[in-house]
Amino acid sequence: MTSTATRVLVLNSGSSSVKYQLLDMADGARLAAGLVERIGEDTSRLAHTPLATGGEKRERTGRIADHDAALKAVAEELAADGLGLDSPELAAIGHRVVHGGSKFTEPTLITDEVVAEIERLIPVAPLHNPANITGIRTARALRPELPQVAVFDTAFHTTMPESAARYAIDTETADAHMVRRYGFHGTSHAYVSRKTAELLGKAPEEVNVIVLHLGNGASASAVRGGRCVDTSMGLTPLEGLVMGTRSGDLDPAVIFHLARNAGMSVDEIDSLLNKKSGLIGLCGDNDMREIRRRVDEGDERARLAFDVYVHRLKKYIGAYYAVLGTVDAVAFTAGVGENAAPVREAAVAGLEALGLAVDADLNAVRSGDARLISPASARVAVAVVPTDEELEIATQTYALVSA
Ligand SMILES: Nc1ncnc2c1ncn2[C@@H]1O[C@H](COP(=O)(O)OP(=O)(O)O)[C@@H](O)[C@H]1O
Ligand SMILES: CC(=O)OP(=O)(O)O
Ligand SMILES: [Mg+2]
Repeated sequence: MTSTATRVLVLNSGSSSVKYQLLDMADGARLAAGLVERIGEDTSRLAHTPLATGGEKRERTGRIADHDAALKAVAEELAADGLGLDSPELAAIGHRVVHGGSKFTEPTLITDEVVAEIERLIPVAPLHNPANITGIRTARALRPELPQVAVFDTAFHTTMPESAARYAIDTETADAHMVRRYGFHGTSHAYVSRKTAELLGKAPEEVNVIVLHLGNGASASAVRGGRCVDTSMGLTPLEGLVMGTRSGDLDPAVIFHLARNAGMSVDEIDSLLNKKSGLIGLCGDNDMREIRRRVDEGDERARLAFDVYVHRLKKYIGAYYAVLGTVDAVAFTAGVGENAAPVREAAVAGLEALGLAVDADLNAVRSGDARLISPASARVAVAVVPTDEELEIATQTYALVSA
């Protein structure tokens, strides 16, 4: 690698979308960012923002058949700005990989063996890993000699003790089928817990933090001295908090009941719990903005959806408080956590005995900066800490290839 190669392209390939950012790690500048959505449909859309040139956002609409075509379109958009994948300034490509199982505890340079291992994990991540693998294959085909790095959602959680990671089921069955808690959104939990320590003026080793990542997918984690000790997502990103379209926790017997008595197949139940549950299942909307608008108009179903969402969140705050023993901060992050003041207020309401409170004026502030929203007198800090998974992936990727 030459000393001029300081740029990292970050690819986050989802089941029907690809999000990307090009960053220059010499100064942290964001040179380009974009999104391809509805891949495989007739209404695919690519939106590309050439941040380096300050140019207008460009859009392409119309069918983009698959992830391979999507990445090629992204490469063309970057090339049009003089930032193509053939640029000598590109140091590496960093890929978000959702499931790294127990094997991948750190960012990993991608080889054929690594791709095979990520493929082996498809049974425990059927919605996510196939898209990640396609992203990796296409990017490697476009720039075969360029270092490419996999950054795993699960990696930050591999420090969990066995008591938190084990499900209480037959050990042989669990081990034979890789059944255990892995946890996801790890780059966000790592980044946000570190930034929260910074906000408190402390080193990560000195603080215990509960991180609440509330996006479309949502997860909580308990972080002791910079290391994850528990997290709410499990074998897959279905467990834990109520999400936009996912149920989160429920009695596993709900599945047997629906299979035996509602005549539903396993695939139908999978789709019900992952795509038609959570907020959308409860009230028909998964966007918290729309739900709050309906609540303010007196809509009962939206109110109940909001209350179920907040109740679950509060239970996890209490649970992780108990797991940690002492808590220095509770940090809200991702789309809902960063923007929905009513969610933050309701989640912490009534927890004064735990030293938790939100100051109404501070909570109402809208800002892109990390900030405290608890009163100065509070024993436990409550914070809003914007996440930046792309920056974290780029940082970890660059650290590996420039070492
Ligand atoms: N101003 C806002 N008020 C309330 N919720 C918001 C606001 N802006 C975004 N959100 C919520 O954030 C969610 C998306 O979060 P995000 O972290 O971008 O998700 P993901 O990366 O998982 O797709 C949206 O579904 C929406 O409910
Ligand atoms: C793992 C996961 O839930 O990811 P996302 O929030 O991007 O759906
Ligand atoms: Mg996100």
